[in-house]
Amino acid sequence: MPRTFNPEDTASVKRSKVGVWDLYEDVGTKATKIPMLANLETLWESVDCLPYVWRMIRDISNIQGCMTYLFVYAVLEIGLSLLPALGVWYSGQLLQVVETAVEKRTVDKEFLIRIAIGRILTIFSIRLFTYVQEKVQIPLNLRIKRYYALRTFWAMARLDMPTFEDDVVQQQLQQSVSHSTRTSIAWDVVSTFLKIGSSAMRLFAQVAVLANVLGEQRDGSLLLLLTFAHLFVEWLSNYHGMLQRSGVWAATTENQHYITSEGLKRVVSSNLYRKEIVAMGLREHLWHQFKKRAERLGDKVTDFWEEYFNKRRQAALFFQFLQDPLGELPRIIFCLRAVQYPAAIPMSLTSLQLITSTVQGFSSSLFELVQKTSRIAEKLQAVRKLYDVSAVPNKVEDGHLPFPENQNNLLTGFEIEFRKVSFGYPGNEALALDNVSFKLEEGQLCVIVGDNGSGKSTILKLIARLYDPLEGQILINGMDIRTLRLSDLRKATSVLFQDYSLFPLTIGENIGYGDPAHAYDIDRIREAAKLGGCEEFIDKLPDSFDSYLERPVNDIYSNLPSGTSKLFGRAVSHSKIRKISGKRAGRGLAEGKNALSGGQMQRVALARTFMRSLVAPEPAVGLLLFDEPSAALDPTAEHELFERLRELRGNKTMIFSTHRFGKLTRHADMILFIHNGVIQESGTHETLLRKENGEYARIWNLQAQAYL
Ligand SMILES: Nc1ncnc2c1ncn2[C@@H]1O[C@H](COP(=O)(O)OP(=O)(O)OP(=O)(O)O)[C@@H](O)[C@H]1O
Repeated sequence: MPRTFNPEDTASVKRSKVGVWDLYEDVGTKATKIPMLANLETLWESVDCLPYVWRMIRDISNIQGCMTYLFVYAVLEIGLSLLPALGVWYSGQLLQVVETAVEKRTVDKEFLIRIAIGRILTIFSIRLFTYVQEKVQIPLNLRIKRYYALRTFWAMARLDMPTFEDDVVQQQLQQSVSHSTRTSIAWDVVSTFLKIGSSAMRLFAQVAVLANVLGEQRDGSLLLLLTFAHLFVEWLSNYHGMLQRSGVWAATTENQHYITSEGLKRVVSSNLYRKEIVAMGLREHLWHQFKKRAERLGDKVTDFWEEYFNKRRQAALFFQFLQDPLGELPRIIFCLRAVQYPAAIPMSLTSLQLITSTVQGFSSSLFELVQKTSRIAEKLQAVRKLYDVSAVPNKVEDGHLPFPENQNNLLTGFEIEFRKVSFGYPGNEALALDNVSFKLEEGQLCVIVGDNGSGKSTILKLIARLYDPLEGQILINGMDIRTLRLSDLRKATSVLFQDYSLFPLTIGENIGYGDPAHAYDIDRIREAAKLGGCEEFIDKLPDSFDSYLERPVNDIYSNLPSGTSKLFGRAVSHSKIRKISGKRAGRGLAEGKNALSGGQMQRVALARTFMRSLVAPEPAVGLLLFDEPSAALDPTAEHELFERLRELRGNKTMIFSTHRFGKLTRHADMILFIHNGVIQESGTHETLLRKENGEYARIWNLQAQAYL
């Protein structure tokens, strides 16, 4: 049984304050604070990630050309880890030459030249290896990145609604995507492991050679020890692991002043709220509110990590007290020894020189090693997440029966039946549909009416099988919807959601994606646009069907301080660059600045559904679902739309959800009147109007009166 973190359990969870935050730490899972040991603990926990690493290595080696590149990269890394030690060995040899020269007053010139050449070659080789390694790394990184980008794309694309909306899955998705666009998690892990191996090897080889060379020297060991002590303190002052919070913990805040001030900050900084700020005359009010909150918060730390960084800075300063004197010690000892043994000065001088130059060099290797090792567990977990995310099972399980069994059904429409269906959205305890039953015959036109939040859209979402009912059964042509092959069901259905979204792609693609098999067939796209009533205004756009609603890629401008309008006397403006790229951008939909009006966007969305349902020459769709398709349309457009739909639908089954009575309900074979997730009345317009005390009749009369 995995241990659950329960902040209310005061026996195992410690509560403390960090600024405005309440921190809850699970005492039982707290790792030791001893440096490295804590890492070992988490490393041990991550051992079960190793099969994933093995799988990753296999996958990478299967990418075309990667095996060779990886081999070359690894060989160079090994070379780079050993060459510095060779450098130390040559330095040691030089030291011996100096020693002999001091003692015997002779120099073996040939030996000296050989050593000098060796030393130079070593330095040159290090540069050369690094250069080649960088070259090899470029294609290697690119190929690995591409492979995993494809994998992750599919891992995300394949998820259904309830799975994608799940918080745990969302978190998994975020963690499986590299935060850097320049590298991938996989390459990061592989290169980290290689670097850890090579750093360890480099340090080991250097220390071994250094100890060997200095072993014979007077005070060599002492100098070595002191220099390492200096290094150790330097490492401590930079080691952040000790201060990090280990184990399981979580922080939350109830500080109303902080929460409101964060909300206010968002209000003034985002485009979304500017209309209201200006029209409601809110700026002074917002300013006073923000000021008041800031005063109430006073000196309280609001950034959770600030406390950690403060502590880190203090610890670093403390160790620096020790670090500086220790750094001087070898030189002081050398001076004292020089007084004691004047004859040995040159020798000790070279030892000192050798130690300081070498130790400085590998101090960075040591840091790299410690830093990288402390992140092994994290890297192992990252690989696991990378692979786990492609294995997340969809909550809406696929069926196995082909659909429709008889292709003629695409012409005659489907029969739809709800049998005692209840449904609640994940995370929402209230039922959106409660014991709903109804039956639609093949080819009928059904209109669902009801007030806001009554469950109209939910019925359509269940028919499209975005979610499965909690209880009851949905039958299509007499077959349980769960048994039907999902891809077939979706091909045979066309849906327009009330909260539809247009993709950040061109308008042509937005319409074309309604029928993936003909997504780039411009004749069909035009035909669909004509039916949706958007062809005319699209043609007036600068790039017609190639216009972007929202351009997914931004241009990159020269890195000048903002506001630079002149440079070396020449005017600077970037405004022409976009025209060069051809496709003109609309303004960002996401920022609430619509290049198209709400009605125009709805027409594009309608065209997208028509692409699939009405434009295809051969019947492909037997069921059309429309959720408030005319909400943003003007009365003429709405009238035309309904007329066109009635004319073109043939005998397909069609279901609408709407607030507006009359326009469609008069033609409906079946009206479902729904309230609070329960179907209260059903029948045709005439039968419902005749019903005594009927709610449908009451609202119909209310709406009719408005026009009298
Ligand atoms: N994604 C969701 N997560 C949680 N609850 C939801 C979600 N979508 C809808 N609900 C809830 O389900 C209920 C029914 O919503 P539904 O969208 O079906 O209503 P509707 O009749 O289409 O309303 P409207 O006319 O306003 O579009 C509402 O109470 C709503 O709060």
